[in-house]
This record gives sequence, structure tokens and C-alpha cells, in this order.
Amino acid sequence: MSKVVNNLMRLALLQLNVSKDKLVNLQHASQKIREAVKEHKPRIVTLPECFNSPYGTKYFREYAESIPSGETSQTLSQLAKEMGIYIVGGSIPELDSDDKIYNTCTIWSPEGNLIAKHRKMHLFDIDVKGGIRFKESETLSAGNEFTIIEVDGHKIGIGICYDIRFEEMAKVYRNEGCKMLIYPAAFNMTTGPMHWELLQRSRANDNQLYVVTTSPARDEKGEYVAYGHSMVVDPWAKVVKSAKEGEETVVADIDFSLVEQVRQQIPVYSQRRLDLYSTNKKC
Ligand SMILES: NC(=O)CCC(=O)C(=O)O
Repeated sequence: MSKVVNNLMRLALLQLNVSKDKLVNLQHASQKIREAVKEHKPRIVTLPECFNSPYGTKYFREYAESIPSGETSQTLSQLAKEMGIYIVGGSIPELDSDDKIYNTCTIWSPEGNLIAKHRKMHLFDIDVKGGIRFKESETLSAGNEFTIIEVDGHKIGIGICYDIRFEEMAKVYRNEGCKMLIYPAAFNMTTGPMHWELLQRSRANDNQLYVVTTSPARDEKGEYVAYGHSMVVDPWAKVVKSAKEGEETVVADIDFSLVEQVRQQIPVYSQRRLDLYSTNKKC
């Protein structure tokens, strides 16, 4: 007998205020998760990049925790179990046994189990004249592994923020059968207005899948001012839901059958000229 797959799935994206107090951040995220689940009954709740600490290289070591023994992991595990949901737990600075620190997303099942963790693969090192300079590599190490989870028969690829700029990574996920990419993210006031929506619509369009981002809320007084605008883009590359700048919960109903519809109607994937080019081929 063939497996019946439910194509509909509700997501709640929590664009959260983040402070310098880790305990306050965890309590706030917990309250918002409980409220979102009671009100909207999502299958998956997503959190922002660096939701338990300020986003800055000088903070990462101080706020870093082991996974899954640290207090943030324990909190997310209990919440996922209590509310019976999947949590894509934004990201936190992770302290590894080798004393390295990673920017890591943990993913929790409705039973409270850690089903995957994604370490940001591409570190955010940029220097835009007159704009922003940021060097994650001053304190962070890069992850080396792709991360795919499966929820109700649907494969979902995970990246973190700057990872979205690398179309090769998204293509690997598409090649593996992903129908959605989720990126906890914290763009800024220089690149956000230029590239935030463009990148999401590009990845959705290139790969004919859903793209979901979750940002911290904008805090104009913060040292790093996040752009906000958490977003859901569908496989037609249409923005179906978008937050404004402040704290907000975005609820989106996903219809995975759209993925197949788009892929059938515009069959670029099978029309590629892999005899002429491939990602491995040198120019
Ligand atoms: N936290 C990040 O990786 C920020 C990425 C970003 O702002 C960009 O422009 O890329």
C-alpha cells in the first residue's frame, strides 16, 4: 500500500526581540512558542539566528553552550515535547568539546528529541565600505555538514543566514529531494534592503521549493541592527508571508503540492545541459 502524505503544513515563524540576558531570552522564546502553538496550532515553529545571545563576535564565547546538555537545548527539548511540535531552534553559539565555537541550529521532534543540528557552513565575513564590517571567523569555526530533516514525509534542508548566499548549497538540498529550505537569519541594515528578499526568491526560483527565513526583531539601539522581515517564499518565488521590522509571529500554510506543480510546469531541472556544464566542471 502506498504511503499517504499530507501536503499541508502550518508554520509559525517567531521574529523575536533578543536582549543581552540569556535567561530572559529563553523565557521570552518559551512564552512566545506556547502562545503561537495555542493560537495557531503549527506543525513547525522556527526561531531566529542567535536568539539566546546578542549577535556579535565578542559575545559568542560568553554565551556558548554544549549541545544537547546546555540550558537552551534543554529548554527547546522540553517545549517541543510539551507542545507536541517540531522546533527549528534558530541558532545559538555552540561550545564543542574541542573548545571551538560554532553558530548552530538545533532541530527538535515532538517527542523532545534532537533530530539534527546544523553548524553554519559559510561564516559571515564581509567588509562593505561605508556599510557593515563583520568577521564571524574571529571567534567561530565553520560547520562541514549538510543537514536535512524529514517532517511528515517532506524533506527540508537547513542553512543559517549567510549560507543562503551560496546557491550551490541550496542545489545540493534540491538534488537530495528537499521541498523546503529553512534559514534562521539575521541580515543587517546594509545588505538587508538590497539582498534579503532577492536571495530568498532566487533560491526558491532556482530550486522550485519553499524558502523560509526567521530573523530577530529589529532593535535600533542594538550594536548589530537586524533587518527583520522574516519571510515565506513559495516555489513560484512569490512572497506569501512577510513580517515587518518589529517583534511578530508569522503564520503560513504550506502546500507542498505546489512544489510538484511548479516542477512539472516549468521543468528546468530535467532540461539542464549537464553535458555542457556541471558544478564540478572548471571553466
Ligand atoms: N548573520 C549573517 O550571516 C548575516 C548575513 C548577511 O547579512 C548577509 O548580507 O549575507
